[in-house]
Amino acid sequence: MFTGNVQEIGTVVAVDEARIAVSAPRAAAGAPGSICLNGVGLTVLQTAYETQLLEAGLSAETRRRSTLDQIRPGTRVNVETPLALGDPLAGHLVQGNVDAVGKIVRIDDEGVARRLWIKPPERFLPLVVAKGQIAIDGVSLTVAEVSRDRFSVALIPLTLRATTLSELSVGDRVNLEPDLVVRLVRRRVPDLARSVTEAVATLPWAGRLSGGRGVEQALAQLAAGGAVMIWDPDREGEGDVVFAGARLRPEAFTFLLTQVCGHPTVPCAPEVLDRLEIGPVPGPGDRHGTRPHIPVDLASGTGTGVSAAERAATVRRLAHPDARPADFLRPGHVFPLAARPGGLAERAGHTEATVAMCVAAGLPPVGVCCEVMNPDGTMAGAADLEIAALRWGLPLLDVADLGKHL
Ligand SMILES: O=C(CO)[C@H](O)[C@H](O)COP(=O)(O)O
Repeated sequence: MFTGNVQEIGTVVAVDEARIAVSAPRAAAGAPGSICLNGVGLTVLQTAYETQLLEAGLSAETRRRSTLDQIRPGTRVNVETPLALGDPLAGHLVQGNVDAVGKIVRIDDEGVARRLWIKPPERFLPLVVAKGQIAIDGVSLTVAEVSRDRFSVALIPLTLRATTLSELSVGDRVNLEPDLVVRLVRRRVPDLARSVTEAVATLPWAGRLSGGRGVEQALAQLAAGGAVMIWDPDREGEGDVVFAGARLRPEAFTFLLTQVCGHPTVPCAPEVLDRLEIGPVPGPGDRHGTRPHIPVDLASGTGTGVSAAERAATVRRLAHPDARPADFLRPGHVFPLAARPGGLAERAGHTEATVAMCVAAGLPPVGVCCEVMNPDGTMAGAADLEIAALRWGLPLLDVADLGKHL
């Protein structure tokens, strides 16, 4: 038994069908027993204090079920010797049995920390619990977030320094072992997670939707003046609440400002902005290629243009086919964004998703999108979005699904 507390980083010096030799001074100073290399528990055949080498047995089964199938001399590995009774459980109970190999699909630098997004095989995902434990390449970590097909873990500087996880790149494979308790509970009550998922899926309009049917439901919601949540896991890692501009009510704008809490903007088809003579904001633009245009207010308004009623009226006018350039004051308080002419096929942004959904719902190509922000000021991740979608009664779709079905 191990605990996912890496004691040293070893280097593979030789490997063949049946054995692996690793240079690991600390572990090689001990007696033969067992060893955990990158999360794989192996039997130690011999240790040599003088050469600082340890040799462990390797079976075809182990190689097939873990990343040890591609291990080469020179590969650096996380090394942990087994726990003895009374040792501190510095991480969690790790058996050294790899359940699945996952793939790194995204890495976010978060100041001194780093977030890894890992896509495991589908069968493994029910064993991953947000705020539960997981061993990744033998390192005990807390699961930060779980979404439909992936999960994330946050690596603090100490973990980055003491393990090989700092060396991972997008596309690399990692050994995964779920928390022992979760594994046992899920085996005894196999239908618990499934029944919750199935119950949520029976709600016709709220929570995660997918496929052509999901997109249809979202469009119906939009056409009726309701909102849809769009999750963009791969680009911004943020989710936006979207309304159709032509159907926007003042209460909807109040909801965006007081509940959704991000920065409400107004995605428009480029020809709308050309027709209304609303030009781009000068400058190189933001780091995601969003195209902000000069903010506007309704010229016929009487207030500052900031109230929810005034901003909603400005958006509805932007969406009106009879609107003219003189209908708007520049600069104002409503922020138009230009969608790419090629739509989602050209750029999978919330801007293009909003415009594409408005058009598919049979409405003018102008909408509102606003990022979902948590009450503590951080941006909502996948797990936060799923909860918010259920609480607010909104469909939640991936931008990739829209790209496929619109
Ligand atoms: O308003 C924004 C930035 O200012 C938002 O990020 C909004 O989601 C639209 O941007 P994108 O098309 O890049 O997703």
